[in-house]
Amino acid sequence: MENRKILALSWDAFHADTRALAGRLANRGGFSAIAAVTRGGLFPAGVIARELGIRVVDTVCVASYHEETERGELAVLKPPSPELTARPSSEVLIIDDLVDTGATAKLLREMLPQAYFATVYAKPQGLPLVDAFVREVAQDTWIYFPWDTGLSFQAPIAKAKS
Ligand SMILES: O=P(O)(O)OC[C@H]1O[C@H](OP(=O)(O)OP(=O)(O)O)[C@H](O)[C@@H]1O
Ligand code: HPA
Ligand SMILES: [Mg+2]
Repeated sequence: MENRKILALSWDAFHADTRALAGRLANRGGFSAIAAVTRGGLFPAGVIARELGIRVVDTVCVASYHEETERGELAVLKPPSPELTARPSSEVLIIDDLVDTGATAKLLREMLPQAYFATVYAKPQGLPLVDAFVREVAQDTWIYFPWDTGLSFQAPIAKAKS
């Protein structure tokens, strides 16, 4: 954790990356509904729904309980709705912001085994669990998403080092 690098994303960068993902998903085609994985997946899901002209957007609500030093159990607070599970699974697109260890993706795969799983960002450990992503990020890098951050003063690098 000590040497963890940081990737801080602006709204513009996130929007451009999400649009690039939407372009790939448009090439595949055939999706009629989205399952957004809360909460991070809500942000790219809105952009992708807009780009692909999809109006059926469901949520799968997942919470992970953070211990002091590491992440704890994952809990499903709301499973996919019947309107979603009634569809042919090849038409269902699961969207999350990121796959990291793959724990969340594995849980989603168990719930919707045949659905297409896409994330905007992917770290190597979780990468085999997704069908599509746009940007690979190193495992030792922590991504700061724009909805979790704000503008703040940054000390000059030389001063921060002293
Ligand atoms: O591959 P993993 O190791 O499971 O990590 C990826 C998950 O972690 C984050 O969600 P988080 O549980 O932090 O909650 P949030 O979406 O509500 O921010 C992110 O949005 C992914 O869903
Ligand atoms: O790199 C990350 N950034 C934000 N949330 C996360 N949840 C797992 N990995 C990450
Ligand atoms: Mg999440």
